[in-house]
Amino acid sequence: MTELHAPLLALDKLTVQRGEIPLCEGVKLELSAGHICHLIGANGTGKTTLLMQLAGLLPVITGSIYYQGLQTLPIQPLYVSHQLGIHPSLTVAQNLTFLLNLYGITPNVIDIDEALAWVGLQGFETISSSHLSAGQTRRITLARLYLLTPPVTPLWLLDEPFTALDVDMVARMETRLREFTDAGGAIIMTSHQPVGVANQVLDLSDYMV
Ligand SMILES: Nc1ncnc2c1ncn2[C@@H]1O[C@H](COP(=O)(O)OP(=O)(O)OP(=O)(O)O)[C@@H](O)[C@H]1O
Repeated sequence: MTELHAPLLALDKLTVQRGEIPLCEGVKLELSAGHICHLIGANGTGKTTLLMQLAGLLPVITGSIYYQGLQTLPIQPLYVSHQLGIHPSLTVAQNLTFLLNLYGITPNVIDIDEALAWVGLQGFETISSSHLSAGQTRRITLARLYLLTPPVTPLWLLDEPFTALDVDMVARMETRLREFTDAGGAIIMTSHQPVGVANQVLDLSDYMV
């Protein structure tokens, strides 16, 4: 059972830590449905480390993470790493299908076509992913955002999602982020550029050890 009125995500005196090394201490945050939190801080502060802790990929040593009021994971957060996770030997459509399968979605051809068109990759479905530019490769990882909704994954953890994207694609992404949070989702994301749609900021520099 989740706590009905609890924020989607809450951090209480969390230590951001990689291995033996604490990077930030006492981190606090409450992120409710409808909010986009811009996670900021200088290079090496621990932004990626925090997102990995939130995704369950690195352990929490001190402090607590609550998801809908619970310290277990009642929801499946989406984690989009800045290390892309695209398999070069698969086609564009196969990579996108794999990324959606991880969230229990089996996309049909129309879903794949629409999602790839949204990121400007129409016509690339059967191309080997090894033949794409850095920005095009990133677009495959972002195409899944077109098909993921709050009932599937209410919390998006996005690590530098705008890197290598052109201005038009950043604008399209920002629209999609707002649609997702308007539908009841919440997002915490890093970016070294301003994020116009963010309505909350967490500055890890305030908590550095
Ligand atoms: N794979 C790793 N193994 C050990 N230490 C690491 C590893 N990756 C990063 N670190 C260290 O952890 C610290 C925090 O790194 P992290 O990537 O979380 O910072 P960041 O705030 O996301 O930085 P950036 O803005 O450069 O992306 C850094 O001091 C870095 O040296």
